[in-house]
Amino acid sequence: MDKGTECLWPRVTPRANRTIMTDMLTLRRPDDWHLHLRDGAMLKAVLPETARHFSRAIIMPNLVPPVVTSTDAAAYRDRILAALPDGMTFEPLMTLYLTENTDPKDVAAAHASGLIKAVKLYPAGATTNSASGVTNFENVRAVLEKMAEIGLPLCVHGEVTTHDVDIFDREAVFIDTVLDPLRKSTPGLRVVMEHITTRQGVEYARSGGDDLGATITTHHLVINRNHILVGGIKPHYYCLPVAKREEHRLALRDAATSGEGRFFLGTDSAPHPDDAKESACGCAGCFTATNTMSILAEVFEQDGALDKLEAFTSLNGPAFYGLPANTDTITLTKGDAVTYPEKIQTGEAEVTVFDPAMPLHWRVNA
Ligand SMILES: NC(=O)N[C@@H](CC(=O)O)C(=O)O
Ligand SMILES: [Zn+2]
Ligand SMILES: [Zn+2]
Repeated sequence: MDKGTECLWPRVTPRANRTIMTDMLTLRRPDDWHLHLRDGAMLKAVLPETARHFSRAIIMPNLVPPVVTSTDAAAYRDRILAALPDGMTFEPLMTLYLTENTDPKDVAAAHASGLIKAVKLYPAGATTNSASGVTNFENVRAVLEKMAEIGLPLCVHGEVTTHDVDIFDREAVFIDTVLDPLRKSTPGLRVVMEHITTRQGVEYARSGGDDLGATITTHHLVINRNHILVGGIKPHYYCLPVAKREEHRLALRDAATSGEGRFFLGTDSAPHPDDAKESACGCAGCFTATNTMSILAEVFEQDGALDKLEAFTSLNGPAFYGLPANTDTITLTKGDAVTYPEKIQTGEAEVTVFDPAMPLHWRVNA
């Protein structure tokens, strides 16, 4: 079937005054502030896709069962490092999955030892493997207060899960009814709004101070909801939060390319076996680790903002997390269309690489 996407791409008008005329770009090595590596054969297959270009990543804890305690996180970190191919370097920045039984003392000890860099909040039922997430926020109050005290960020999947709220409104409603009250009742809590997908998400992030950041994915800069639905359902464009209307994609592009310190890259690269996505009940997640840097360079160039790419991929994230930026660099060169594998083999299954449905011209010479 024709993928039916070509006609959907908006015409690009570069902001001419900001366009750099160049065919070579050297950036501090990027980091990924929101990544799913999974476990076992999948971990082994996808880790090199990230480690090839990225130095560090915030590792999402939504395994089955989830990474809940510091013991779980230390063991998962060891499995990630063991899966790293010889000759590659990569630093996993671990997180704990917040449950209503999370022990504030365990969180504080894991932070003090340097093992974890954040705690992840999934509202129960909001997304893939979130069944152990939080239902009653009063039950996590002591953990949140401890985190505010020690300066440990809370990464938030920001969607309500109530069935009467339309799926396209779930992020905006979460901001008003959950996130804003939560921040007001926990002064000093540092929060990262993960994978924002709406104009409201951008505006709320901009309304905060140094205690509020937001990650933006690669795919939400490229697709809107038409790409998922027009001309046939495209399961590989389905993720959560689901892509919204074009006005929201444009707000995300404006935020990512602005250079503002509060916005940084979190790819949310989320591999699933093809048969789990190409199903009558396909699961949520786009796998972008392989071609993210080429896509981002194309996007930033289209917006005349190549000079802001390094801030988004390599500077703003470390600054928010209080870590040094990487000292080594990657270089991208512009040329004929870049090729990359359409699928990654995991041994047990195949994972489809996100298709930006546009030619990419920036190659990473890692
Ligand atoms: N983004 C997704 O659509 N899926 C993620 C979970 C998440 O980040 O919400 C996954 O783990 O597959
Ligand atoms: Zn999420
Ligand atoms: Zn995610």
